[in-house]
Parts: sequence; C-alpha cells; structure tokens
Amino acid sequence: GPTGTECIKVKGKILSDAKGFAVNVGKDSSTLMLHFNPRFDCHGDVNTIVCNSKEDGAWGEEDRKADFPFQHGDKIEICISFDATEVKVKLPEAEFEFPNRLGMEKIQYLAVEGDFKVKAIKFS
Ligand SMILES: C=CCO[C@@H]1O[C@H](CO)[C@@H](O[C@@H]2O[C@H](CO)[C@H](O)[C@H](OCc3cn(-c4n[nH]c(N)n4)nn3)[C@H]2O)[C@H](O)[C@H]1NC(C)=O
Repeated sequence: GPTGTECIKVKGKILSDAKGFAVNVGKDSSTLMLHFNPRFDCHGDVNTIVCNSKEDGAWGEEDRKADFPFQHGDKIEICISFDATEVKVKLPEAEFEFPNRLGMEKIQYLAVEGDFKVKAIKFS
C-alpha cells in the first residue's frame, strides 16, 4: 500500500542442491507483476537473479540483477512490497527493485516454484 510498510513475507529454505526457484506475484499465473527467479544453475544462467513480468501469458523483457545474495541451503525471508510504479523485494542484506509494468494495484496470486521449501507466507 501507499505507506509501503505492508509486505508479503515468504519464509522458507533453499534446497541444498537447488538449481533455481521462483516467487511469482500478480493476478494469476498468466498475469504476473513479478517473477522473481534466482538461478543457481539453470536456463544457462549461473548465480543470477532473473526478474520478469508476464502479461496474458507472454513474458516481458528480462531484468538480470547484479547481486546474488543466496546460497544453497539458506533459510531466507523475502519481503515483497509494491506501489503504482515499482515492486520491491527485500532480503535481510539486499533489496531489488522492478518496475510495476502492468500498473497492478493489488496482488491476488502468489506462487513459489522450484527448489524452495516454503515454511510460512504472511501478508502484513
Ligand atoms: C538464450 C535463449 C533464449 O533466452 C532464454 O529464453 C528462455 C525461455 O524463455 C528464458 O527462460 C525462461 O525465463 C522466464 C523469465 O523470463 C522464466 O524464468 C521461465 O521459466 C518459467 C518457469 C519455471 N518454472 C519452474 N521451475 N521449476 C518448477 N517447478 N517450475 N515454472 N515456470 C524460463 O524458462 C531464459 O531466461 C532466456 N535466457 C536469456 C539469456 O535471455
């Protein structure tokens, strides 16, 4: 929301042999505000976070981040917040921004895929 204090918290553990995982938030599986996809070694990427949006089932332009603050087996808490212009993904030691390309005003869909064991999800 406008105060930016609200966030969607995803808590869990990265598998010890993780190739990659993704946190998807948006309207539904075909319309994503953010596909946050840390890749340890998959789709030709090594230790790279790929972010993207999806509109009516079509991927947008990929945005590869410079930092990769993840290690195999890590227990992490990802905090996702957004406003009309951007989505923020906060970790304890890192923060990533991605444009709210679709101008989405609310998130009604969240899915975690890949080599990540979800422990808790909290909407605060
Ligand atoms: C160099 C060849 C052409 O470019 C490549 O094209 C691939 C296909 O579009 C890109 O990979 C997709 O990138 C998307 C984001 O832009 C998604 O990450 C997509 O995977 C979606 C996905 C993964 N999973 C999934 N993983 N594990 C499980 N359980 N589910 N479910 N949906 C990936 O298959 C890949 O990121 C892209 N690479 C580059 C460097 O552009």
